[in-house]
Amino acid sequence: MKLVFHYLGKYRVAAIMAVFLMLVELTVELAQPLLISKIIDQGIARGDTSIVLLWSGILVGGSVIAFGAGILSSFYASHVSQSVGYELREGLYGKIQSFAYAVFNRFPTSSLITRLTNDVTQVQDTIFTGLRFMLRMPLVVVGSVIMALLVHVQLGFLLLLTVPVLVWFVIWMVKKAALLFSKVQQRLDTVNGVMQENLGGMRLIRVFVRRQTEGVRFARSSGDLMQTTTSAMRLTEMTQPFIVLIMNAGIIAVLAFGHLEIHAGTATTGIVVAIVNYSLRTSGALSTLSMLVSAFSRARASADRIGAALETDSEAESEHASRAPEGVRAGAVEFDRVTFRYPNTQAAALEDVNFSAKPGETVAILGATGSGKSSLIQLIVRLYEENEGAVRIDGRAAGEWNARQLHEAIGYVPQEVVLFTGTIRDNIAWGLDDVPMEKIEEAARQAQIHETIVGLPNGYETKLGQRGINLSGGQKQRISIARALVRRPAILLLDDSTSALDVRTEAALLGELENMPCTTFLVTQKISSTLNADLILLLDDGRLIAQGNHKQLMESSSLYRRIYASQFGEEDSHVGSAT
Ligand SMILES: Nc1ncnc2c1ncn2[C@@H]1O[C@H](COP(=O)(O)OP(=O)(O)OP(=O)(O)O)[C@@H](O)[C@H]1O
Repeated sequence: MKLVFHYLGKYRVAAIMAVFLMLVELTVELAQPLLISKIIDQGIARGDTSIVLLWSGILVGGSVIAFGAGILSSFYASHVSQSVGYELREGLYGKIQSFAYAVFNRFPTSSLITRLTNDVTQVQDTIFTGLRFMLRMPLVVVGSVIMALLVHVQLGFLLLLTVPVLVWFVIWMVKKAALLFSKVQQRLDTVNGVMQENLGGMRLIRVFVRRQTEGVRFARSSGDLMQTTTSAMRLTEMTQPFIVLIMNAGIIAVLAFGHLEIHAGTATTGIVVAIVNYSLRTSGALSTLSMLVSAFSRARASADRIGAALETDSEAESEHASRAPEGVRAGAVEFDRVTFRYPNTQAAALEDVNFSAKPGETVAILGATGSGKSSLIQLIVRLYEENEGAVRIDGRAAGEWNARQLHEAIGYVPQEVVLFTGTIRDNIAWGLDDVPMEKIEEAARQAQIHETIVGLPNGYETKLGQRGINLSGGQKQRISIARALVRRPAILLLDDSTSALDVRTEAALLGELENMPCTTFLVTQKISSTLNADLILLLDDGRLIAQGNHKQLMESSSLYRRIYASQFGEEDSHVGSAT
């Protein structure tokens, strides 16, 4: 909540205006029953038309003022709420962008989307209703009771008696509803998660004939959401009839006692009507208040969730981060007894890994699935940090480089290709300003995709769908490689990025890479891609069990020989010493 007030503070003038204008509206509202009682007692009862006209004129004038004040107050309140919503979304988005990569293990994407959309909207809407009604409703209750007591002490006292019962009930209900609504929010997260997985994996769902199963999974999570929401809504909807019931009992008491008072000559019809009017306003205000308070507790849960994301540490820049203007140049990479565990896991993904790659070398990383190949790459690009040992780049601990310099020097092609909505040209030049067309074409040529691109009707201006669905897997991989190459990186990291390429295209690409001055790390399952590498790292279950060039590994590693034999056939095992 502190957070919401912090953002609200920026719009305090508009917020104060909204509240002030609401108070004008409230004053007129509280005066209305009194004016009506005057019209009845001094005008209608005495047959005095001029009094009726006078008070009616005042009533109408007041209503017009209240109307104008109400509209202006809404205008200010919506300005404040929309602006705070906008700032919260911006702040949250910026924060998520700055998260250390490991944090994404803690916040699933679906939950971040719920925070950015639903939670922010919840807070935003509640700020609006808060400014318009939150202060107004308790004031209507207190003001009505005071006015009723002023109009007639004994009859006003009856109204005073009913209020604590109703307030107690509202508090009880709101507490219960708050619990239920926080469950609603969790269920919404689950629905969003299932939906996201389903939409992302639509093709797989069809091919694996999982439509029905996934449909059931979605229906289940959606049903859970419906049930929890229904329980919460039932509870809140019970409130209004209950308040009306108690208030009706109060009004009957007012009418019964009012009747006696009128007979005794200590009250008038107008007074009784005014008290009934104040009672109706009180019950109306209390039932609105109960809805507002439960909306508040929902918004509070949302604000807490937004706050939790906003308070998460951003990617820390090491204190020793380099201020050197030249940045990473040569591209030497050294792992010195590196051990790494993913957050919240016990087993090490990499254990005691030691190797050194000289500038310009090609390093092939080979190993079974789950052996730690991607983990090693992610340590170089600093998506994660090692737990023990040191990763050194150009002789300096990786944490000592400033993140921007490091990322400018690294071309990273992740295992899962990500293309953005936009043209092919935008996708290759992504993240760089004003890249000349020749450079884009050169990178595309090196990535073996230029010919394909110019063959498309719109060439480099071809628009890609949300995830580049109009290209083949291998074409997407090559565009993603061109994106890394156009940056002329000192270190190039290809995480299984040639898996969808045919042998000829892959060989041509590897040939291009050999001529480049960068240090290249190539994660691969194919031994054919390792033959010309300067250094091959053979990983097995997180351990670096062998390293050297092809010839050396053929001599020193039985696992390497076995992999070689399985891919090339036993009889060829003497072939291919390309070093
Ligand atoms: N985000 C993560 N959180 C926890 N554990 C992870 C995470 N990512 C990978 N792991 C685990 O770390 C180990 C190494 O995974 P890694 O992705 O580095 O293997 P890999 O050799 O690249 O596999 P593949 O060839 O299948 O991509 C595996 O046991 C994997 O389960």
